[in-house]
Amino acid sequence: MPMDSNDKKPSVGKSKNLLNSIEFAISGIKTAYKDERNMRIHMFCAVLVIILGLVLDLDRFEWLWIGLCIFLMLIMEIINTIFENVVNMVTNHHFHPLGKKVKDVAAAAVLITAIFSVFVGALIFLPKIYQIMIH
Ligand SMILES: Nc1ncnc2c1ncn2[C@@H]1O[C@H](COP(=O)(O)OP(=O)(O)OP(=O)(O)O)[C@@H](O)[C@H]1O
Repeated sequence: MPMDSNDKKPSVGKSKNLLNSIEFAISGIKTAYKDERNMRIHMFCAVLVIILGLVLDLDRFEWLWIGLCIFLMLIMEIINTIFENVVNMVTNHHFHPLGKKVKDVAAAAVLITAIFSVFVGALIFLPKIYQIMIH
């Protein structure tokens, strides 16, 4: 195990207050954006979908579905990133069958969410685009 309790690393404790916790959470969002290419792709797609939604004038119910998909995608990518990093930390980048299992299953959660999001997006956007094209 790479985690040696005797090595000279800074010790960590509990965050002192709510503001500290929010600060760490924002730092986590920045890290996910900076380090994860897929996270940047998801955020870029989310911006495109929001622009398309504004152009096609979605109603409240449609925005709820689109919002759900955007947040599910971002949350799944964050959870996937957590598992990737934990596996890398525990295995120190060496092959381990359980490491493979954890990473593959975490990636499956992202893929399933992406399929669901594409399905919802198609259901909402395609009829509107079709209407514009035939008029
Ligand atoms: N320590 C490990 N032990 C066993 N298999 C691993 C290990 N690390 C990675 N793998 C295998 O390689 C695949 C790719 O790993 P990687 O860490 O690049 O994740 P990724 O899904 O490609 O990352 P990202 O989502 O950032 O593109 C994993 O899905 C897994 O099958």
